[in-house]
Amino acid sequence: AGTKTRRVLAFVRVKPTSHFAQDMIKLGSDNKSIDIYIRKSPRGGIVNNTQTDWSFKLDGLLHNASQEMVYEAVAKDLVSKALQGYNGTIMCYGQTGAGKTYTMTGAASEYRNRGIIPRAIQQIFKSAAEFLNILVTVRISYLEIYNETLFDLLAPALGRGCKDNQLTVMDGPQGVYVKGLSIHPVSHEEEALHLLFEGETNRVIGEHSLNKNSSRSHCIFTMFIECRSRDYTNHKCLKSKITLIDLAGSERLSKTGSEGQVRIEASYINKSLTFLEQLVIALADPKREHIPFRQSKLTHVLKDSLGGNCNTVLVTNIYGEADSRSPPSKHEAFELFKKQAGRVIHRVFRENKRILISRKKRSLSVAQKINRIKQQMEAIKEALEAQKQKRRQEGEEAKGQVIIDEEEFSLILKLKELKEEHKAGFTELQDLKAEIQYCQQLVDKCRKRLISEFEIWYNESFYIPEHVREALKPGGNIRPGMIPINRVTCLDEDEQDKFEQMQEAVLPDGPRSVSFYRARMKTDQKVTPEWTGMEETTWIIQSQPLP
Ligand SMILES: Nc1ncnc2c1ncn2[C@@H]1O[C@H](COP(=O)(O)OP(=O)(O)OP(=O)(O)O)[C@@H](O)[C@H]1O
Repeated sequence: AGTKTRRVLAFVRVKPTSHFAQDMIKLGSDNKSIDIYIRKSPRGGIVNNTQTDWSFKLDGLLHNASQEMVYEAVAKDLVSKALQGYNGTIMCYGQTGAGKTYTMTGAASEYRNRGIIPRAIQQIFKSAAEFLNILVTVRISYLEIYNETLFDLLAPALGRGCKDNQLTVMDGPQGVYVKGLSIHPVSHEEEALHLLFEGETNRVIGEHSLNKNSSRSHCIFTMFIECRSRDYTNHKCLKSKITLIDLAGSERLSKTGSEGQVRIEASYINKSLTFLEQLVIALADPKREHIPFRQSKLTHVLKDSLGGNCNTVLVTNIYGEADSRSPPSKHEAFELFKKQAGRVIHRVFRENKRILISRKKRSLSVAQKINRIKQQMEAIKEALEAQKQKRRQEGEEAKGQVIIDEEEFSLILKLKELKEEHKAGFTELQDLKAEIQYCQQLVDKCRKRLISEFEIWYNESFYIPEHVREALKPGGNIRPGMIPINRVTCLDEDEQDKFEQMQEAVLPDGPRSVSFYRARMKTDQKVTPEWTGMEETTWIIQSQPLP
C-alpha cells in the first residue's frame, strides 16, 4: 500500500512467416496496436455470441524484429535500471511454438540469435566491468514449475542431487523465498552463461520432464544483483533482481481431445496462467487491497517480482501464420520435436549414428590395410619363391644344405611380421563387423523410437477436432496421420548434418561471442554422455519410458 505501482509494459512479438494472416491480424501503423479478427466457429450453433474481434493497445509491436531489436525494445532499459536498484521482470507468454523460448533464451547454436537472458547477462557483466568504484555481485537461480511442483534447474549443475531438488515457496521476514534453492554467486559472464545453458539442459532432460513437451512448465531465471561502493567507509548497498520468465505454452487450455497426463498438465497450466492474469489485473487496480499472490506456485514465487517498484514487461508471442488453426506441417513439427520433447532420443539417435559411421570408416580403413598387407605378402612370397628357384638351380638342396642369404632371411622375417599384422587386422575387422551390426540395430531402433514418439507427440500437440479437419482442404499435406511414416523416415538427416556442421564451422561473431560459445561448449561436453561403450547407449534407450 502506498507504493506507486508501475504499469506493466506490453509487447507482442509476431513469429515471422511467409504467409502472414492479413485477414486476421491487423498491425497498427504506429506499431502500438494490434487488431485480431477471428471467423465465427461453426461449433457455436445458431446463437453464436462468441467474440470475434479484439483490439489491443501495446507499448510495441515486434514484427520481423531481430533478437537485437527485441532486446533493445524490451529489456535494455529494464536491465540498466536494475543496476540502479529497481527490480525488473520480463515474461513471455504464448502458444507452443510461437517463440517464447526463442525470445527468452534464443537459438542455442548461434550467437547472433541469442535471446534476452544471455543478452541481459552480458549487459550486467559489461556494465559491472565499467563501474570503477562499485562492486557488483551477481547471484543466479533458475527454477522450473511443472504441475505445481518447483524444481531447481541448477541443482545438478552445481553438483547437488537431482532427485531431491523439489522446492517449497515460503514467506519470510525478507519476503518470499524458495526453500532449498541453489542461488549461485557468479563472478564471470562465461560462468553465468554456462549456468543458463546447464539449466536449459536440465529443463529438458530432468527426470520429471523426460517425456514432456518443454512448454508445459514455467521457467524462471533470476539474477540477484548487489551493488556496493568499493569505498569501505560507505556501507550502502543497492539490491535488485531481474526475473526472466518463459511461461508454459497456453494453447492446450481450449484443446479438446487431450487425455491423461496431457490433460493434467493442461489443467495446471490453465490454472496458473489464470491466477497470473488475475494477479496482473489486481495489481493494475489501485483500489484493490488484496493481491492474490498465494493462489499458485507461480504467483507466489513472483510475489516481489511483480508490481511495487518493479518494472514489468509482458511479451506475448503469437503466430502470424495464415490459417493458424492448422497444425504445422510434419516436417516443421519434426524439427520442433527434435529440439524439444524428442531432444534426448534424437541425441541418442545421432550419437549412435555417429558411432556407426565412425565404425564403418574404421572398418573400411582396416579392410584397405589388410589388402595392402596381402599385396605385400604376395610380393614377398614371389620373391622368396624366386630365391628358392635360384637355389634349386644351383643344386644346393641336393647337397642337403640350405644356405639362406641375408636378403632372403629378412624377407622371411618380414613375411612373418606381415602375417601377424594380417591376422590382427582380420580379427579387428571381425570385431568391427559385429559392432557395426549391433550399432546398425541400435540406430534402427532409435529411428523407430524417434518416429513413434514423434507421432504420439504430434497427435497430442496438434490434435484437431473433427469439424476443423473437415474444413481442411482435401489433399493438403497438413492433415494428421496423412503423411506416411516413410516420408518422415526419409527426412534428410544427412543434409541436416551437413547444415549443422556448416553452422559449427561459422566463425564467432565478434569478440563478445567467445564467452557465449565457450559456455555452450562446456555445457555440451558435460551433458553429452561418454559414448565409450555400447552398454551405455543401450541403457539410455531402455531408460526412456514410453509416454
Ligand atoms: N522470431 C523468430 N525467428 C526465427 N525463428 C523463430 C522465431 N520464433 C520462434 N522461432 C523458431 O520456432 C520454433 C519454436 O519456437 P520456440 O521453441 O521458441 O517456441 P515456444 O513458444 O517456446 O514453444 P514451447 O512452448 O513449445 O516451448 C523454434 O525452432 C524457434 O527457433
